[in-house]
Amino acid sequence: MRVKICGITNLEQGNAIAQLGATELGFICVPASPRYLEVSAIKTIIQQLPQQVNTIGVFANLDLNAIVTIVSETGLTGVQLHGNESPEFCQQLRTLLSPQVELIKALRIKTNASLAKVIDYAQSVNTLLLDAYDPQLLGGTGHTLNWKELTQWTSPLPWFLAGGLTPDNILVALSQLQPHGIDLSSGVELAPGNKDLNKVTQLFHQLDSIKGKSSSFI
Ligand SMILES: O=C(O)c1ccccc1NCC(=O)[C@H](O)[C@H](O)COP(=O)(O)O
Repeated sequence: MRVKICGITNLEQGNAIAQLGATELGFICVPASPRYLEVSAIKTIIQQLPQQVNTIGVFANLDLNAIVTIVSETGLTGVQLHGNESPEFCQQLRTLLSPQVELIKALRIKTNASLAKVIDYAQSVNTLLLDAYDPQLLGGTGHTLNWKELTQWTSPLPWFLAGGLTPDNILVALSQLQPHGIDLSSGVELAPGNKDLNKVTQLFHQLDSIKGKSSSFI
């Protein structure tokens, strides 16, 4: 299963988290976020990370050309769109990005109606990410989704489960759902942008404890 740790702000923590087993590190390119990182800093970190770890830039409502420029300047391996980007916007971005760059659409699920909209993105992105809704914050909210309701849902694409996941609740979430990946930020932090390596270690211990047991995704 893919494990994305989001909101990396420095090389030491990025390296340590990659060593612990993260498959993706997320970098927040949204200036309003306390986890925001300048493009030049992202580039410097990516150049020194092990090659096997994927590096995902998280954007919200930024224009197409700016995203493409940041990807080419930094060497990000993926783009996560976390704002109100339409399926048409995603389609356009898909054609502008190299095919090797993964395009992930994050959807903040407020009601079942938000879940119904997911299908609109099936042709325009590679991967989906379901996150919790908050009226003020776009992401990193620490709120969980209603996992029980999600059991009724079938994804048209590979997907990440996000929203309020922690080392303490991850096994409960994965006992109900079989996402292709999980995404954590505030649940493994000491403070916004400062990851708690003990919590990241605990997370991987929890995941190890169910490896090979419950489903083919883990
Ligand atoms: O994390 C942020 O500060 C952020 C700000 C603006 C847009 C997206 C943001 N985060 C996106 C992520 O992928 C987070 O990992 C996701 O929202 C889950 O966060 P959490 O509930 O804290 O685990």
